This record gives sequence, C-alpha cells and structure tokens, in this order.
Amino acid sequence: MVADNLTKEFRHAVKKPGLTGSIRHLLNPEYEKKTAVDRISFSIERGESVAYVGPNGAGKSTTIKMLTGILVPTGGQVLVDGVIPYKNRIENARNIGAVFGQRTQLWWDLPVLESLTLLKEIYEIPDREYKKRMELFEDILHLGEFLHLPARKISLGQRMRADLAASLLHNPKVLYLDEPTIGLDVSVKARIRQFIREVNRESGTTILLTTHDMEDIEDICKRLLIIDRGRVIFDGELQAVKDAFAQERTIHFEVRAPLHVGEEELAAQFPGAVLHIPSEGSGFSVRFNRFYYSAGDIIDFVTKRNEIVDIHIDEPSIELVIRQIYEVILTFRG
Ligand SMILES: Nc1ncnc2c1ncn2[C@@H]1O[C@H](COP(=O)(O)OP(=O)(O)OP(=O)(O)O)[C@@H](O)[C@H]1O
Repeated sequence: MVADNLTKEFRHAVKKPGLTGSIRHLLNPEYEKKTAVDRISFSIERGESVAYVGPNGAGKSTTIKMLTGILVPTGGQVLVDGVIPYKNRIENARNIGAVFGQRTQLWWDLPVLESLTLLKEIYEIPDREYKKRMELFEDILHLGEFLHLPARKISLGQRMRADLAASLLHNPKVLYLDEPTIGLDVSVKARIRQFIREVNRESGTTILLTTHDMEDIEDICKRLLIIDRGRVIFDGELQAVKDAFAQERTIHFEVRAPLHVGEEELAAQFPGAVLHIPSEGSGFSVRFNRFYYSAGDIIDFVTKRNEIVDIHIDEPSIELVIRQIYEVILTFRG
C-alpha cells in the first residue's frame, strides 16, 4: 500500500448568519478551502500491522476514505495492492475489508447469518471456503449465539464481532479498522484484539488501524504512523518509539530476607533514581532515567547486596509515549 504526496482538500461554503447572510451567499457565494490531508507519503508492506493515529481532525478518516476509494484525492497518488482505489472500486473492494466502529455494514433488519450469506454471494465465495471462514470466526468470535438475530437487535459488542466477520469473509489482503473497540467492555475488547492479531499472523492480512485507544495499538500494531494537521509527523516501529521517548523505567526486585537496600549508596551512585519500599512484602523498586543509567547497573547494585528471588522491569506504556509526542506537537504549534 502506497501513498505518495496524497492530498485532499475540501471546499465548503462560508455563509454569514441570518437572512442577509443567506441572500448574500446566494448572490455571491464564498468558499473556504480546508486541506484535510496534506501531501502524505508512506509505504506499508503486505502483512504489516500499522497504527494510524493523531489528534481529532488530523486527517485519519479522510486518508482511510481515499484508501478505500470512497474519496477521490485532490493530489498525489494512492495504490492499494497495485490498484488505484477510486478508479477501480470493485477490484479494490475485493482486496480490502473495512470495519468502522461507528457504523455497520450489516443489513439492519436481516438476521446476521443472512447478511453473511449475502456477502458470500456478492464476493462469490465458494461453499467450502465460506464454511472454513465461518468456523474460524466461530472459534474466537462466537457468532453462534446471535447469528439468527437481526443486526438491530444485537448488542454493540456482538455487532462489532459480526462486522469483523463480515469484513473478513472474503479473506481480504488489507483490513482497515476505524475505532474497532469503541464503547466495548474489557472482555470483548480483548477478544477482538486477539482475533485481529491472529488474522494478521495466520493470513498475513495487512492491518491499518485508526484508534484513540492506546491498548488497541499496543496489542495489535508493530508500527506507528502519527499524523497531525494532515501531515505525517512520525513513522516508525512501536518499540523504537518507546525506546526513544520513554525515558523512565522501573525495576521491581523481590529479594530473600533480610533486605539490604543501601539507600545512601544508591542515592550517591544513581542521583535522581527513586527508591520505593512498600510496607508489605519482601521487595522494593527503583525508578530511574534510562538515558542516564542502564538497567544492568542498577541490577548489579542490588544483586551485590541481596539474594534476588524475582526481577520485573516495567515496560513504558505506549499511552505515555504518545501523550508525550502529542505534547511536543502542541508545544510546537504554540
Ligand atoms: N466532507 C468534509 N468537508 C469539509 N471538511 C471536512 C470533511 N471531512 C473532513 N473534513 C475536515 O478535514 C479535517 C480532517 O478530518 P478527518 O475526519 O479526516 O479527521 P480525523 O483525524 O479522522 O479525526 P477524528 O479523530 O476526530 O475522527 C477536519 O478538520 C475536518 O473538519
């Protein structure tokens, strides 16, 4: 999937309030231009799982709409599996699946099963293939419990599971997900994320995920593309972003009694490191800036004084990292 200087401008009418405004607008209409996507370039290989994130209004949905062929770009190129989406919408539709958390692609009044059989006919999926796909979906998504209910009667979580099945029935090469876990409870979220991960791993389906839920990103994606005001401002591996941005690390030690922390030496050797000794248990933790000290040095320090039973290093959360990146964006915007 390639976007090369991809641009989308919207033109909308500017009308002054009131009747005079309306009349003036009729006689002499004025328009304002809004660049929603501004010369965006990226390339996504087959089988990648990419989070496409940015603040509200950054241009994410507009990009996805150009990738799915719903919108025609104002400038630049877009290619999905060798197809120009807006020129070859039917061919593109065979290659892609899309799930929009806020909307459904199921027929509202039809039982879910009938929506799926209709899609089977539309995509001309052979019986055997259809059966295989349905078994795969059943394994994780457990559609059986609501297959015979019309879409309008099922819960949001069930609807999302059905929508995922509908979008993946024809085994597309690319899956677009726009807020796929919005409004769902924790257990359904987990099940949906697990399913998407499996689809990515087992079928090599390329995933492009738009979300404001940081756990979606953490659980599903390996790469992060951040956009702001229509422009790509970051493109890199998730782990690399964490390494580059998240400075703080915490190591938790569980040691055999008696405890020998060596507080003064620790403070002298690692100025700025923060020690925390919980009132219960036989352990403590050290929080430090990994740009100043290595985890190895801290572990060495503790092992010299204690018999260690268990060590656990807290990974920085992607939520913290992205929050930091957004803060930098907002600071530069002024
Ligand atoms: N049809 C349209 N006409 C005019 N402006 C539009 C249209 N669609 C989107 N925009 C504007 O383009 C910009 C990008 O919108 P877009 O929906 O792509 O953002 P987004 O990153 O998906 O935001 P969110 O996270 O809030 O969904 C916004 O300023 C929006 O108001």
